[in-house]
Amino acid sequence: MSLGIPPLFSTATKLLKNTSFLKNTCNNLLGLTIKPSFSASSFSISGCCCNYRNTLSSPSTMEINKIRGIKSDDKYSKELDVAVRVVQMACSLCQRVQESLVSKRNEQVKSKDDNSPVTVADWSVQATVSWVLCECFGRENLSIIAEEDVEALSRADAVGLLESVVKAVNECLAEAPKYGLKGPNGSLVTSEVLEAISRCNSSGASRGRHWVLDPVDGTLGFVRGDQYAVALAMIEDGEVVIGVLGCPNYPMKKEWLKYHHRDYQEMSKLSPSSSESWNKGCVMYAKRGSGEAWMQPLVHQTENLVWPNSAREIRVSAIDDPALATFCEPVEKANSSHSFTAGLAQSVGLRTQPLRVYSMVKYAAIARGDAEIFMKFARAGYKEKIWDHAAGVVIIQEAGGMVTDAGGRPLDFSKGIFLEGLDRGIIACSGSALLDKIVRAVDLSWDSSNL
Ligand SMILES: Nc1ncnc2c1ncn2[C@@H]1O[C@H](COP(=O)(O)OS(=O)(=O)O)[C@@H](OP(=O)(O)O)[C@H]1O
Ligand SMILES: [Mg+2]
Ligand SMILES: [Mg+2]
Ligand SMILES: [Mg+2]
Repeated sequence: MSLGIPPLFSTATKLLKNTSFLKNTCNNLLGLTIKPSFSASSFSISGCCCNYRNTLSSPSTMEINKIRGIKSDDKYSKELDVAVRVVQMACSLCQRVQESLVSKRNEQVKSKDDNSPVTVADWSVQATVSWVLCECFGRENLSIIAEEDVEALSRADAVGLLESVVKAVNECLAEAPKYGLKGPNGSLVTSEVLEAISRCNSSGASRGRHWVLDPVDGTLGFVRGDQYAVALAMIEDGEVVIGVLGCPNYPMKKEWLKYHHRDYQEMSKLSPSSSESWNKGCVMYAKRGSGEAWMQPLVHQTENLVWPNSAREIRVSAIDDPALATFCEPVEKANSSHSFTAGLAQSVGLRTQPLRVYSMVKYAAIARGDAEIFMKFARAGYKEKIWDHAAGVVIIQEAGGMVTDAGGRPLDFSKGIFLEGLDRGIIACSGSALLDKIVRAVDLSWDSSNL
């Protein structure tokens, strides 16, 4: 299908560009593979390590951006562009590590002080993202808040583990040019990798710019060969302004979700035309205030890369009847009370079984319309960390959904590492009707809960 835009149509669409009717009409007319706003092909950035290629700078691409009211110098475009590219790289790293973990079940999984797991992938992604952000935005004043530190990695008994991390980081950074980013001139040495990890030790602040990274969210899912996410966000003056979620095992199409990602034979029946059309994972992203959220397939290292590859807009579900809605929650009872949410589900009239999924893939499922509700009620005393939520929140909001605490108030990302002042739990919904019902139901049942 040609993407050329007749001039009259173009003028009319500019006048009406903010109406959702028009947006949908344009999307339908143009097909679903419209490039995202920050498309690197239509501009170049000076003073940045990004090595943008002019692979798709056809007039129609520019025209599409104009129709959608997007200027190539939009605020945060460069940050979002780099973030999507580095998350793509990180997903590829994770896939390599997960395959080796699942096949060998080796000793490269460690337990942290709170008994939660950490792997080669967690440290390696953190080092890689940190290195790329430093190269692209300069290390002066660069604030990164991330989950991992180097303590366990620097112990005498962790020499083998550290070697694996250094190797994974260098393999990943060597791929940077394939993602339009500049890699290091030579391999990073161990001290540089450790430095890149430990540089992400900012504790944030209510003012200024802070990158927020969960290198592997849902590490338990990751080590079990299941769902996990790479989550990168940027906060400015206490607000999440960009969010990127890499979901390497979350297929582009909902109907593929029911097949476990290792059921390759089953998947190929659905997608007979090969790996090119079969997309096992995806990356979702959004920019605050754009009113849009996007999804693109994972780029695999073996593919012939044409960047930026196709992306399509995602929206939350239109379902507002609880009887038809699906809710998702953490897999582990220890992370969220299943009995409390079961009571809530019953009282608001949810009928389907909960979709229990590891990681921020739950946020991705809401943003993409695969489910309508996400609830998390951690045990009393547990303080939610911003890296477990920041990227998912902005993606859901820009896709048309809502995320609040159980009192119906927005989450506060301005107080450093923790979501301070969080009222009881977190609720994300595709719309206000469902959210209001759940908030009311929490109030009614809270006092009789054990939380
Ligand atoms: N006790 C407790 N209560 C609540 N939350 C906790 C708790 N312990 C850990 N965490 C954080 O939960 C993150 C994983 O959340 P999930 O939704 O993936 O949970 S689950 O594995 O599906 O049960 C997990 O993120 P990762 O460590 O990145 O995997 C933790 O930050
Ligand atoms: Mg963890
Ligand atoms: Mg996490
Ligand atoms: Mg993590």
